[in-house]
Amino acid sequence: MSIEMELPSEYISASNDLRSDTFTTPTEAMIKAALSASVGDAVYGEDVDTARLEQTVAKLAGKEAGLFCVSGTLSNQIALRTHLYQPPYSILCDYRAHVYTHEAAGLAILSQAMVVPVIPSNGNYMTLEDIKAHYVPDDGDIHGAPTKVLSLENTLHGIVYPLEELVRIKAWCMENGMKLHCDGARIWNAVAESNVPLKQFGELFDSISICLSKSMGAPIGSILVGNTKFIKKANHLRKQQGGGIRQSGMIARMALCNVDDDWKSKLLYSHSLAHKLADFCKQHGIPLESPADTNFVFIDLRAAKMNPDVLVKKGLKYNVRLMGGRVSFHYQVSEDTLERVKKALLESFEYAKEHPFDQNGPTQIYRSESTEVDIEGNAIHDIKGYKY
Ligand SMILES: Cc1ncc(COP(=O)(O)O)c(C=O)c1O
Ligand SMILES: C[C@H](O)[C@H](N)C(=O)O
Repeated sequence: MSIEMELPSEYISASNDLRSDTFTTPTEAMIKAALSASVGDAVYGEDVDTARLEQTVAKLAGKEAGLFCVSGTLSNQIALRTHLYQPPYSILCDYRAHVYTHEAAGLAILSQAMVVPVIPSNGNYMTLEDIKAHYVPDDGDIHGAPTKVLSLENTLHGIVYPLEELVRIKAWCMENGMKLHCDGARIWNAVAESNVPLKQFGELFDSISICLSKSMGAPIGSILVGNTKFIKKANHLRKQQGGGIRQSGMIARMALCNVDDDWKSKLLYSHSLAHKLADFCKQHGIPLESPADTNFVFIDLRAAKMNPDVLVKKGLKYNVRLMGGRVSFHYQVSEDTLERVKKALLESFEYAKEHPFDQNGPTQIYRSESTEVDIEGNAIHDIKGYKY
């Protein structure tokens, strides 16, 4: 049975999709590369292209081994579980961390871990002082769940974590028997923007989840990197959680296309678009939640009293797809889309002056564009049905 999908063009190209850098579409080169991929069973370690991808990324990160995971969530969850031994224990992270806010309580359920979410005192990233003020020491106090792993993100909310702060944190972790994991969903963006080699970040972390399916443009996958013993155990937990993949050579080859490509230029192009939008916001007094170091511009909807649903609909008016206050750029976004999202943003900002919106409850930076109600309060179930 063939299903004819009559999708409007905007659903096929990612050139106007600013909801996330996960929306890039595979290129013809990737699809052609998949046609000549190896076809071994990767659960038995018999797929050449999968092994090549794992080793290539591990080497770039200066780590002994890598493990191909179908998602960043799986990669993060098995990494953190692998670092943990005897409960009760806790994991300390930023209050916005994906492992805490967007992995469906995996740490509590899969790792039986308590999470200590920290609001950074500088508003942008945790410093060693923030960590010391919130971690739970393993001092025999039977009331606590000692902190055994710090999970940092780089980039975090689009911010490049300062290397010197990471060095301070790493030294303290080593002195205090703490493991250090990096959610590197956008570590390639951090490398491109800071010119710090991936290997230099890699030296600081016991494990890194390195996504290929975000700004790097692969359709699927992340590589978890660490030492050989760690990856061996992580592989065991990956299988337990249903992450064992059979003939993964095709998707590995698609990912390798991007790792072997001039990815820095692609990422820096997306950062240039974000920087231009951040400058535009500054010119027009539109507040941002955090510095636009890389490919994300986080509009401070609460401060601007902007309704995210109005912003989504104004986006559609200018044929730009948004989810909420985070404007995400990737290498397939056109310069023309940047000009159109500026119009949508400015109109939403002006609209808010006449119709201030008080965001009650948590600010949702990742929102489905087809949820909730439209300006007139009517339920929205079909993005094409938007009235704006
Ligand atoms: C910071 C961060 N970490 C992890 C993930 C999880 O990746 P995935 O969606 O592949 O599970 C995401 C999602 O894009 C993310 O933004
Ligand atoms: C939040 C969502 O899971 C995805 N990580 C994204 O950044 O779009």
